[in-house]
Parts: sequence; C-alpha cells; structure tokens
Amino acid sequence: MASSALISDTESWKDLRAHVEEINKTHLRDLMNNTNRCQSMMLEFDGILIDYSRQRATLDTLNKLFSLAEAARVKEKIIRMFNGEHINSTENRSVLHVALRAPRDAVINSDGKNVVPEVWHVLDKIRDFSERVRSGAWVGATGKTLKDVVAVGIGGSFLGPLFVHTALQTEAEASKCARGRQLRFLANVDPIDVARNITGLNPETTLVVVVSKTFTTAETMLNARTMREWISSALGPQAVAKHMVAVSTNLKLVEQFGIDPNNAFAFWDWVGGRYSVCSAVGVLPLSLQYGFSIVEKFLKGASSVDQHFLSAPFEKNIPVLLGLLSVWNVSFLGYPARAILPYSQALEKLAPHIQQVSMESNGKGVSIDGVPLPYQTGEIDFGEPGTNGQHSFYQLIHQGRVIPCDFIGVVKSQQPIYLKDEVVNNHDELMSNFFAQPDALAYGKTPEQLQKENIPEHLVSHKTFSGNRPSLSILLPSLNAYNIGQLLAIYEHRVAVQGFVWCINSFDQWGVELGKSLATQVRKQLHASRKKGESVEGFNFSTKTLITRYLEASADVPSDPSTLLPNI
Ligand SMILES: O=P(O)(O)OC[C@H]1O[C@](O)(CO)[C@@H](O)[C@@H]1O
Repeated sequence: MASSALISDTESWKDLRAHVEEINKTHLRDLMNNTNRCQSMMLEFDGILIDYSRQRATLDTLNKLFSLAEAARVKEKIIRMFNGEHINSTENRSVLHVALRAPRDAVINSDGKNVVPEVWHVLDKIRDFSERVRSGAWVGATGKTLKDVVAVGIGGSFLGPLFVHTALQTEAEASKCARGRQLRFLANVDPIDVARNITGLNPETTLVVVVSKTFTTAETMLNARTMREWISSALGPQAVAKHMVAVSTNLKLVEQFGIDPNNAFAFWDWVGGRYSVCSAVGVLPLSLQYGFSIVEKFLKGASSVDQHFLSAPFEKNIPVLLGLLSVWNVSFLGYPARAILPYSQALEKLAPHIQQVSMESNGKGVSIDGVPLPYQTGEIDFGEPGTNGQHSFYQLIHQGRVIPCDFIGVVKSQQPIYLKDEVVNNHDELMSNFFAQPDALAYGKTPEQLQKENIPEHLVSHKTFSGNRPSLSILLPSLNAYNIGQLLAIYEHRVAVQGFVWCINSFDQWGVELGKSLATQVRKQLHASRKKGESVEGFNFSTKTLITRYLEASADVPSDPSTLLPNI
C-alpha cells in the first residue's frame, strides 16, 4: 500500500467487507459449537488467559485480518515505534512509552541517543526521594513527616495514576506499605474538587506534586497556584520548597512557578500524556504512597507485554489480535462502542483511563497523511466494574444495541471472604457472573426455549434475547502490581494497533485545542466584565445570553480570597 493510499482502498479491506455477509449468516451460538475453533481462539501469555472465541469471527476472518495488518504495514509500524522513529509525525516526535519500563541495560534510541539511562536516572531519583519522604528523612517546613500527597494534574497526568493507585490499594493493604498515608488527586478546576481534596488535610504534613507535561494546562496551573496559596498562607512562602514538587517536561516553567528544579522530576516529549503513567507522572505519586519496589513490579509487568508485543507472531500476539478484532467490530460489523467490564472493584478506574487512551488516540477524522477518512475510527469506550454494571446498563447490552464487551476477571482475590453458610464464597459469587455474562450475550434465549418454559405468549418477545453479541474474556491470575502493568500495556498497544490499521496518528490530540482556545476568549471576557464592567461582546446570541446570565446571577458571590479558600 502506497503511504498516501487509504487502507479502505486495499483488497484486504474490500475482502473483509465482503466477508461480513458470510459472518452474518452464522449465529455465535453455532460458532461456539465448534470446539476446534474455540480452542484456537484461546491465548495464554505470562499467566494471562485470553478467550476471544465469543467474537463474531471465524479462523477465516482472522486470516483476512492478518492480511489487512500486512496491507497496513502494522509490523513495520510497531518496529518503527520501538526504534524511536518520529511516528507522531504531526508533532515530529518519537513514541517511546515502552522505554519508560525497559530494563536498565536496554538500548532504545530517540534521535540517535539511548534514552534508557535518562529514564533510570529519574527512576533512581524517585526511589531516593520517595524513600526519604516515607522514612521521614525529608520533612515539611515545621519538621513534621509528610504523610499525605495531593497530586495535581488532569487528563493523562491524572487518569493513569488514579487507575493504578486504585488497583494497587488491595495489594498494598496486605503488605501495609501505605499504612498511615493518603494519596489524593486534584484534577478538576471546579473549586469543589479543590475543597474536597483539601478537606481533612494539614498543610504541615502534606506534599503537593504538580503533574503536567507542558506545565501550561490552565486547570492544572490554577489548581497548582491554589495549592501553593494553601501552603504558603498556612506556613509561609518559604514552605513551598519543602511542600511542593513537580513532574514535567518543561523544567523551565517549573522553576518559574517557584518549585526548586532539584525537586522536579523530568520526563520527555516522546511520552504522550495519556501514555505517561509509567513515567514520573505515575511513578512519583505511586512510589510516595506505596514505596518504589511495588511500582517497579508494575513497570516489569508492562515491560513483559512490551516484549511480547514486539516479538510474538501476530497469531499469538495479544495486543495485535485484540486490536485487529476491535477494527473488525468497528469498521466491518459497524459496532461503534466498546464496554470495559472488570469483575474487580480494584479495577474501577480502568475504564476511565482506557477511555482517554483509546478515544484521545483514535478519535480522528483524517489519515496520518491528512487525507479525510471515508470510514470511522476509534470507538466509544465506557465501563463499570461488574457486577455493578449488570444492575445499570447491561439491559441495553443484552436486548438493545450491540456493544462488544471486554470481560476482565481475576482468579485469586486479594481479599477473600468466606461466610460459613453461603453456597459459594464472595469471590466465587462475583466470578459466577463473570463466566455467565459472555454466554448470555453470545447464546441469547430463543422464543422456542421460552415456550418450553411455559412463558405466557404476551411476554415471549419481551423475554427473548437475540444473542449473537460479541465479547472477549481476559482472565488474570491475580491483581498484583505486575498483572496491573501487563493489563495496562495490553490496552495501550491494542489501541496503537487499531490506529496503525486505520492509518491515523494515534499519538497527537489536536481535537482538544479548539475548545481550549474558545475558553481563553471567554476567560478574558469574564475578567473584563467582572473587573471593568464591560458588556459581553464578540459571541453569538446564544453564548452571549448564557454568559450574561451567568455574570448577572453570580455578581453577589464574595470575592475576598480568605473567605473562599477552605481550611486555612
Ligand atoms: O500534562 P498536561 O500537559 O497538563 O496535559 C494534560 C492533558 O491535556 C491534554 O493535552 C488534553 O487536553 C491531554 O492529552 C493531556 O493528558
């Protein structure tokens, strides 16, 4: 395929289009009867079992998808990514989040320079700093140990760390490594989020970590200034040096903000925001909370999947297979959404994180060469832990729209509970649902079955389940830091594979810019109206009316700072 041609013009794409008709003739319940097919749709790697037999696909479909991957030069793109080529062409950058978790002796080049030593330099600095804070060798301005951390950041500087933090909690409870410590995340510029984060914290024992790749994100910088005010009004401006540190690629702005550059933890422009959890963005706050060694285990899990992704043949390559099947679901079967359904409360923040990884990466309208696409890319990702979701939106998934589902289960619970008189233990109860739901979706229930059960005729159509609804089952051995790293890397690379096939740039995010620049215009207007009484100008009728109403109705809100910052 020539670099400017569209993937949809290739024979492989057309072949898959034609193949849909054949797949439409077969119900999933019939495909599930073919044990050989099901057997070959199970894949095991490093303790993880993947079952994709409930995809609406045959072995023939897979072969056609492999041809598509070849036409899209997926292998070549993966290698180019690992080689540090500037595959993020619109920003002229390498895409090297894999270097963040590479072993110390690995060699990964960006612009002719091995970046691994720099990565480990920062990791060593984090190990040292977090140990000093946790041991009490680094204390706050009044000599007290810093036991609480507020990480200020948004988007990729928030969602990944929040996901891993939430997932690690149970393992950490068992080892007591987070005893007496708290990690909070301040993301929203909504003052309510500020107030909630500050509530119950003492500035004397709090460390604020400002996390921003650019150090220009409006919300993060306002929240950072608010936290600086919270610290300095309680402990004096000199306390900022002991109570605020930063993670950024822009160390110049960190210094201008007033944070000692020695207390700044760098990362690099070859790390995309949504791919940055394995950089200091995640590693620093998580090491402060749990200690570096547990976070290192998480990095090792991700690295194991990186090597698998780079080297496994496509038929045995988890991210490649899952990425191709997602393309099949979106571009050929026409399913626009994907549900991420972990049967694990510890994974409750997986879906919000993957939502950004996937939707910010693959929600694009043009090819990497700037050509408008005649096909849709990306999917609408959402999800909740099971079984909670079953009592919320599964109705639609079972009888309404078809939404391919990712079911994620864990073999061993870290928090087993056994009640004497129960039929099954609590984890078995949870997992009973994990095993049942994919079959309910695949097989459905026919009117004939219902009639045999003597269901009244007027209810038969209501109680019928069409089935034929695809899903994927991912079974993790446990939910330790290593497995969490594996899971993260599987999703990151799966998203990349989708983008490689769709021939888009999955590593830029121009779509977030327009709203930001319009907000700048509104911000100026709010300032001019409040401070100088200027009328609202330069907006369409609708926006002008809304802004005017907002200004008029909020004119009585007090503006004395000391009355508005909580807990000082
Ligand atoms: O880390 P930063 O530079 O503050 O950016 C935060 C987030 O903002 C975005 O640029 C989108 O607005 C994300 O890609 C990024 O993760």
